[in-house]
Amino acid sequence: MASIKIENVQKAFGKVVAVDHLNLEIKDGEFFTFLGPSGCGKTTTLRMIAGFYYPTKGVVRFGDKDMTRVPPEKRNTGMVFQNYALFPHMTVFENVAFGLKVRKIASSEVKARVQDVLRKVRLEQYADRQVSQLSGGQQQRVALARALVIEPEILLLDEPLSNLDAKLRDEMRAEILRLQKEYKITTIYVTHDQAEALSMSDRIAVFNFGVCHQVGTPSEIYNKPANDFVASFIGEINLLPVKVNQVEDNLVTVSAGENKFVVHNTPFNFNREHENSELSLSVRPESVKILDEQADRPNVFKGKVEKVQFFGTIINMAVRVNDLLLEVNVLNHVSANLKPGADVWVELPADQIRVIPMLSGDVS
Ligand SMILES: Nc1ncnc2c1ncn2[C@@H]1O[C@H](COP(=O)(O)OP(=O)(O)OP(=O)(O)O)[C@@H](O)[C@H]1O
Repeated sequence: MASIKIENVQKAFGKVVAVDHLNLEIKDGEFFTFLGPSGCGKTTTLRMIAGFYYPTKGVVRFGDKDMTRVPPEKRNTGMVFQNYALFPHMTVFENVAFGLKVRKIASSEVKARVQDVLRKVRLEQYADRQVSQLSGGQQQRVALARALVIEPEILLLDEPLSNLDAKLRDEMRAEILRLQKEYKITTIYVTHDQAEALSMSDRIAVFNFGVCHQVGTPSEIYNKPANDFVASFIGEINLLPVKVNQVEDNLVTVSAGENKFVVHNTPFNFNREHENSELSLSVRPESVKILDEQADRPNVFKGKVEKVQFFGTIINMAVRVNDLLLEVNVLNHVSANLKPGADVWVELPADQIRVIPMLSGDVS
């Protein structure tokens, strides 16, 4: 196993800065995900860890060892590519054995290790098959076996499930996690799929335009997004541009048009100097409450239901509050009888609202 440190790394291709000012620390045995939209620098970062690219600036370490300019074959990393990059004319056994033969390992040991890893990925019956005769999921397992057979310290997975259908993807997610736990191997997983990132990872780094915006556990990233890009990239969210009106001890009043909201100050540490600054108020649709009657508390507003969509477990509504349109998700049994046109009271609980920096233009 190995920890990885990325210290102030930049990678430029001519004038294109693919990754900038990147600092990350990935712990021994961690399942760490790079998440972000297409072109945000995930693969470039992974390739700098694998050694396929060298950084323009900065340092990459495994443990305390400087690996910045060490070639890929001397790094002891195993990589699974998006398109698997298997040798189609070879059998499963030959594909998996390839890396060991290159390393000039004795054929008896090659045989034992390949058989062992094929058992672990549940492909022992397929050793003699041509890979071109395998299903997508089976090819994915061969790619995993080929990466794991060299007993790498670090496993690098670049969008490994993107070519599989939804059901197979679910199965392979579980399979990858099982193998990762069994091998206790430091793993970096690249994806643009937020559900995949949230459900699989110990921690996630969220990228956009070559910059890492936040590193955290899935629940930190979902519940405490660092800015409006992270908030909107992960899950559904209401984002309202607001102005800070007043900062008083632990309470902050912000306004969006004629609507005033009160939020707890503890997570933000606002002071009087923040008054008048422009930020983004974020609240998840499932955090907005529909009340049975008016309540004499802050953040309770009269609204009108404009749209109702039934999704089985949840009902999604669009509720107009003055000039704002709020997305609200309620559990099926809670408000099953609400119809478009209904008058309702909605509450945005103060402890569920976050006021975060607004990165205009960055939000996808
Ligand atoms: N070899 C290269 N030469 C020039 N530009 C490159 C090269 N590789 C990547 N880039 C650019 O660097 C940026 C980051 O690319 P990268 O492949 O790391 O993104 P990504 O997040 O992995 O995207 P995707 O999910 O589409 O694979 C993009 O603007 C891309 O066009």
